[in-house]
Amino acid sequence: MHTSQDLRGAEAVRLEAVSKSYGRGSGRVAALRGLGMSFGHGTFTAVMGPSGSGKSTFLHCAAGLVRPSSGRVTVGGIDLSGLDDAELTRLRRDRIGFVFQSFNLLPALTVSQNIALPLRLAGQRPDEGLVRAVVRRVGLSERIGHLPAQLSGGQQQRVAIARALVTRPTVVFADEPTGALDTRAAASVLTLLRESVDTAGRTLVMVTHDPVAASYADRVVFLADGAFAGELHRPTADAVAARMTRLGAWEDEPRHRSMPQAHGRRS
Ligand SMILES: Nc1ncnc2c1ncn2[C@@H]1O[C@H](COP(=O)(O)OP(=O)(O)OP(=O)(O)O)[C@@H](O)[C@H]1O
Repeated sequence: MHTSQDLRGAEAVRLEAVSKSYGRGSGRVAALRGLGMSFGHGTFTAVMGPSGSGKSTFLHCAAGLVRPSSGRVTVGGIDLSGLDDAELTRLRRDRIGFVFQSFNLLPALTVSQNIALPLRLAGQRPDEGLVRAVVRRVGLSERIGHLPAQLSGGQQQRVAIARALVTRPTVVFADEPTGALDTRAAASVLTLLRESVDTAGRTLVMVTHDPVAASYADRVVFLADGAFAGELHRPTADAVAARMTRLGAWEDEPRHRSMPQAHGRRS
């Protein structure tokens, strides 16, 4: 088993020999094969790999949305395999934040209501001061009463990030959070994600296809054929793109054939 260790800080998430297969018999697909990985508290990791390498399956197993066929996942030291479905749902609600490519905001709720939703679902009365502070932190104070349809894509994603952070989760999983955004909006979203790690000490795991997005992370972990295929610390977009090229990632994706430009890169 290959193990990618992040040695800074204690572990927020750990996968040990995680395998996941779909289907049966001749239709069986091994999406993850004995994956071992850990993610330290207060770190930002990007997960990359060619199409079909297992990134989504990894994210779903690590977030307790899908149960592995074998192996172990722990979040904040809690072994997910020991939890029944109700306990798993509670753990996801209390300890895990999600950010999706398509924002997934509730259209009938305002910015502040969307952000407060996880607190309400947890049975808490949202502290208005806290919600306002979170809205301010994501730069949307003037939009606090707006509906999602009245916001740009980048603004909607900032609301989704605020919603993921408001419960102070152990880890936030982001699945292609900039996939639907233009370069400028993507840069503001990535800067916000970076700040949530640097100033609020959150732990972030982000699946992305974009080497520029990955360059905002502390570390990039590569998957190939459902297994660990290397990592880069303090990645640059060019180094990430070169590694992806070696993994054959762009062969079916003409839009990725050129090397990334330096826009949006962190210094
Ligand atoms: N529900 C499913 N049933 C059967 N096979 C599946 C299912 N989900 C994923 N797979 C297969 O598992 C493998 C890994 O898929 P996964 O979606 O995790 O890869 P990925 O790296 O996220 O791909 P992409 O970058 O294209 O989104 C693929 O071969 C895929 O076809």
